[in-house]
Amino acid sequence: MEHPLLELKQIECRHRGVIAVENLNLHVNQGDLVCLLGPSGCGKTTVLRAIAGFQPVNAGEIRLRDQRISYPGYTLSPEKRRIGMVFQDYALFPHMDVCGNITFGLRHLGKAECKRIANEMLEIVGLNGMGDRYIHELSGGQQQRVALARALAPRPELILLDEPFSNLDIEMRERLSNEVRGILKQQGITGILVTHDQHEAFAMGDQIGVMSEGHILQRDTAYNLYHSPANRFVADFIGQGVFVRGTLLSPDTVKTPLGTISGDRAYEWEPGSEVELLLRPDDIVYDPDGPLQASVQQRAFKGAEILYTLKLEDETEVLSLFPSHHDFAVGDNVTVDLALDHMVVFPL
Ligand SMILES: Nc1ncnc2c1ncn2[C@@H]1O[C@H](COP(=O)(O)OP(=O)(O)OP(=O)(O)O)[C@@H](O)[C@H]1O
Repeated sequence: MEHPLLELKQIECRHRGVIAVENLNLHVNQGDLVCLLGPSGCGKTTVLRAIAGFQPVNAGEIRLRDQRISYPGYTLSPEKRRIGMVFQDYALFPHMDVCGNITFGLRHLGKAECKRIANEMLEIVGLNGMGDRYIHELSGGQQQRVALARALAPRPELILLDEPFSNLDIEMRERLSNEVRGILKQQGITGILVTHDQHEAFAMGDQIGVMSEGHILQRDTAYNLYHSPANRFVADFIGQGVFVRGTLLSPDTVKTPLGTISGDRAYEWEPGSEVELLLRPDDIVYDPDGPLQASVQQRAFKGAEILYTLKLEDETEVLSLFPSHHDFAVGDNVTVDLALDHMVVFPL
């Protein structure tokens, strides 16, 4: 089996005695991009700071390659870890030009070598010819590229990105996260990204660890987190959807107000158990001959699609994505059908 580049084994971190991260395991293989995604305060930054060496661990250990870099009572200093960091606020020096910023940590290599490395990094991040600009002469997206170039310049084994795009507008955020993913993949650099924005996590991560209250609840691909959430928190946090109540008739069949639904999974609870069924907006489709009558309660235009909140005849509210040319107003009656790929059910 491949040996992970980075391994966190049952780490615990405290701030002033209060536990922020508990019993957390994470392994990251060479070349992987892993995202930690979770609501504010769940401990994402604390994990990243522990990996970087700014935060000690109170229990467990962190290994980078075969070296133990953190364990209780020992924290290898950040500059000895060969780990690069990119922060939300860029943390660039305003009194230095772009080249100076990129090679700040490499000045011992001499002027000519610094210039060569800076030019190489500028090429990688797509800022050719901007080496002598000052930071205030760059856009937010360009500044974040400089921050990335600075983190890449010492050729780290691992790069940590803490909400790196959150100061940028949505369009730029999406573009840059795709670009940064491309750069890291092309350079074969392993990365860990922390974010509370699932779209950023979806765009960047090969795998995403969903965190809550100091724990990783599920680590999986974006597809599996959306379609096979392991628990109610992940189901709620990832994507949109509603839960409707139902009764389990057999391991793969649930009776709901929308009808009796059979799926591709077996659940082990007793027949007759009360359950909740997850319905994503893409599970309910527009169908002029569909069996379910609904009235439009709300609509949100998304461009190619419209997200409708629909009330079914029995008062159950569901969300549904219609292609944009099916344009209905609040109060209109529509007919829909179920198109469930995966039946996701939780106990009540
Ligand atoms: N220096 C500190 N002193 C005391 N408590 C702290 C400190 N830093 C973080 N905490 C607490 O630890 C918990 C985890 O914080 P952390 O910053 O890791 O969360 P986060 O998921 O990164 O949140 P955000 O997305 O808001 O940055 C929070 O309850 C926070 O209040």
